Amino acid sequence: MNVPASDQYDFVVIGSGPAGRRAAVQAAKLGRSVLVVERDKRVGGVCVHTGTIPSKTLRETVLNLTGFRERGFYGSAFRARGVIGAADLTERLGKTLEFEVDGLEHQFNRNGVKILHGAGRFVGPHTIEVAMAAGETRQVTAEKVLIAVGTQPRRPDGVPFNGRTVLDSDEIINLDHVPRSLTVIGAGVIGVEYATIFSALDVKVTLVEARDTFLDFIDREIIDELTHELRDRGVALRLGSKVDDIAIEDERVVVRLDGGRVVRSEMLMHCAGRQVSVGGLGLEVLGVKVDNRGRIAVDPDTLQTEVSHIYAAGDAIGFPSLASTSLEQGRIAACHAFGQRMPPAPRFFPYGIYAVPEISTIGMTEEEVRAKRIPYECGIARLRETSRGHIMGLRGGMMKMIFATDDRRLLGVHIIGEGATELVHIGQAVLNLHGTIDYFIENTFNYPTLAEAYKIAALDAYNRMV
Ligand SMILES: Cc1cc2nc3c(=O)[nH]c(=O)nc-3n(C[C@H](O)[C@H](O)[C@H](O)COP(=O)(O)OP(=O)(O)OC[C@H]3O[C@@H](n4cnc5c(N)ncnc54)[C@H](O)[C@@H]3O)c2cc1C
Ligand SMILES: NC(=O)c1ccc[n+]([C@@H]2O[C@H](COP(=O)([O-])OP(=O)(O)OC[C@H]3O[C@@H](n4cnc5c(N)ncnc54)[C@H](O)[C@@H]3O)[C@@H](O)[C@H]2O)c1
Repeated sequence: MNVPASDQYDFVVIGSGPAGRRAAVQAAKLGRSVLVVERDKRVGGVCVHTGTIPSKTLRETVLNLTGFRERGFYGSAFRARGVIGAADLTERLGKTLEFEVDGLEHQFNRNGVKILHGAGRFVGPHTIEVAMAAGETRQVTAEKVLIAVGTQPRRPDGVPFNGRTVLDSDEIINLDHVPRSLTVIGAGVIGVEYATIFSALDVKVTLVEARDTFLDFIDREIIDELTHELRDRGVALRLGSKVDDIAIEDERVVVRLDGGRVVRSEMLMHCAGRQVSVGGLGLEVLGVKVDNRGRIAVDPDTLQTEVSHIYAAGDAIGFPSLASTSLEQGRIAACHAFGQRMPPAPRFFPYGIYAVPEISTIGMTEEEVRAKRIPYECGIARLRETSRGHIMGLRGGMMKMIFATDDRRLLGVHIIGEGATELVHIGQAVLNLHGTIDYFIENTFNYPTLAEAYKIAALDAYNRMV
């Protein structure tokens, strides 16, 4: 088929999530003609419509409407609003999503990035067929292609999903009522975030995890704090519990765990992993290989697949599967595709887990430092020890810093509590600029701030190092 000149592009990006968006705009800034193919009616991807933004908006809404942040001061019975319904939770979400989509469409327009709504599929190494609404198809060609198709929830057979009481993490954001009790299957980042958000809403939550531990990439001392706080709030943690069966009996969801325990609740959210949306992409015609979860293998420096003009980025390539890193990967891919040299990515990037309380971390955990046999010392600060924390009525929250004792380098910063995802960036700057404990000892910090915890934790470590 002859493709008209108007459908021939320098760069076609499949998927408009963080990876696709950043790549498209970057290529357009380099003067290239760019088309974004998006199968959804709206641009933005999982990040905007079902993942990052909705979950973070829900969290903020819950914390505001419940007055959760004030409970440290006024007691655990404090409520900002007596009754909170599903409509209260979704109202803010609608406004946030509209704002995000508008902003993104505007950014594409400003940069001359074209958008075509439909599912993309390779029909040749440089040709993509887009299946649009009403059965119409269109073929476009590209010198370079980026696959940024992201993931979707894994929905195992045997789980009686019904969109009402047994939901996946895409469906939970469109609740028609707030349940009195919720079982969350899978204590990954998604499970922990939603379990703790619903618990802050006074929903009785049971969190079930097949393994004996959870969030293994986080420093264990931080997880111990989280576990303690969750138990204190009445969240039932069922670790080391494999699910034998999930059934709906008398309008209740009944989960039978191996070992004989039974968990009953009004609602269940299943979030035990995600699957890359590679189905129907036609990768087999190109020879691009994927693993059992659909993850595409790429060169980590250039993000090229085995077929050198085809790139992949974001959740489609697996770890770390974050919106933040997907954005950067999109830019790296576009720059490489069009000959723009990029410095190597910094070694460390932060993780933000928007649980209640939030967790953020950068660098090595104490477990990793020990495994590498690096001589080290730790410093701890409790957020309530800072004047700001005291004013805010914080009861929980801590910062842990790890330093190498031989060259005084900062090795890792691990924070749990209010503001953790913002605070971590100070540690990130020092870590990636190869700074030492002296930065924290010598510099003056605003007072009163939570950032003062850096000073306190560094002094704590320093006193033991001297
Ligand atoms: C509940 C949840 C909470 C999260 N919270 C955070 C967080 O707080 N911080 C963080 O950094 N990350 C978070 N993430 C992860 C983050 O959302 C993802 O890492 C990020 O969205 C991945 O971006 P992406 O560009 O790879 O693709 P996605 O955002 O997944 O977008 C892919 C797009 O490709 C489209 N597509 C798929 N196949 C085709 C096709 N054949 N043709 C055309 N279009 C196609 C899809 O419709 C979709 O719009 C969260 C994820 C979830 C699920
Ligand atoms: N704040 C953030 O950055 C953020 C937030 C949410 C999601 N994400 C990203 O989304 C991705 C997906 O997250 P996720 O939590 O769905 O997946 P995950 O794969 O990280 O975690 C799934 C968890 O479910 C457990 N599990 C699997 N099968 C089970 C079963 N039958 N019974 C009980 N437990 C079971 C696994 O052991 C694991 O702990 C992650 O890679 C994460 O990076 C990031």
